[in-house]
Amino acid sequence: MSAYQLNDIEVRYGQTKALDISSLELATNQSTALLGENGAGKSTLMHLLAFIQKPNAGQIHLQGEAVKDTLSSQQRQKIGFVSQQPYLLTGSIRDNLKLALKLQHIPRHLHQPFIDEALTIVNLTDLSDQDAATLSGGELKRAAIARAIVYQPDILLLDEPFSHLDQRHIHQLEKTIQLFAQKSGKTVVFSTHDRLQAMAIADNSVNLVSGRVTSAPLLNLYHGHCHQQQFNTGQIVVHVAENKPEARHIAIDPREIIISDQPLEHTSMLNRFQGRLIQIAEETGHIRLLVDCGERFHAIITPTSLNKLALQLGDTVWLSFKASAVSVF
Ligand SMILES: Nc1ncnc2c1ncn2[C@@H]1O[C@H](COP(=O)(O)OP(=O)(O)OP(=O)(O)O)[C@@H](O)[C@H]1O
Repeated sequence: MSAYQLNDIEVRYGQTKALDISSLELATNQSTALLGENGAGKSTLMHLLAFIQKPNAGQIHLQGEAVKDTLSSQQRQKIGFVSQQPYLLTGSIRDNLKLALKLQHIPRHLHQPFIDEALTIVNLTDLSDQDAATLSGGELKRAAIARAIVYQPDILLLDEPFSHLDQRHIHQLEKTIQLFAQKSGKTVVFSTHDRLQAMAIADNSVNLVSGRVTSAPLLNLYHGHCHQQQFNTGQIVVHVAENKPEARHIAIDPREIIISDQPLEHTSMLNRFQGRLIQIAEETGHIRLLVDCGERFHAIITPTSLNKLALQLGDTVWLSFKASAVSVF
């Protein structure tokens, strides 16, 4: 059974369509990362999953059951949600956790062990009696996570949970997410801008672009207009294989981009740009290059290719890719 099944979802704010999702399934026992640029719709989707916002159209099934208007208290107990900018009520962290347990109708004898467990997970046992109003940004975030997990929900929703955390607590939360999702019947959904972090800890990811779910990679994502198989980003013109006048985005898989130190001769690749190499980074056994050609392109090459090309930061390089390597949507 899936944790969520969304169908024909639309969310509008005035004239703006913030979400337009025909179908999305989030499986149980998985951690899913929601990825997307600022304004892509991640928080809006999180709010739908937490049932604190209703879509303008569409249907959401929670653990196989269609949710109509409001959640039953049993269903509410299944979900723990931490918003992007959480707030705690006046009183200590412990008071906040107690209140969450009361609101979720958790039997009183379980309060103490549940609170102790949640505080240990987020490493806040020593601060449990501190007034919530005096917590630092990172402590507040961790306290809010404790409040979401204290009643042991099946589903944990975390909107940008890593912001404000230092390296030690980022690492700790990454572990918490992984351990939570491994427990029987549990599900985690978290949003992040960090694609590498998502790849490292999540079982899968949902890529959002302007409110729509896409399978296109979120690297090399550009916005603009398409006219006669040419996509104009305002900075460069990219040849595409499809004529889609309504399309507003393109994305190019970084592995489809050929890097050379001279313009490639005798190639059928329609897209060729000259640029300056501005970043060289190692990524899971490969090398990721960032090249500024008016738009910034990421390209992935092997360490052997990097050595052969003897590339250095600041070098002028050529990028070539086929029109068919461009996803247009
Ligand atoms: N209450 C609102 N009224 C009007 N527009 C809104 C409202 N909430 C969100 N939006 C718009 O909807 C779109 C999606 O916003 P959302 O907050 O879901 O994006 P996001 O992916 O979470 O962004 P970020 O990474 O910046 O947090 C944006 O264009 C945003 O400006």
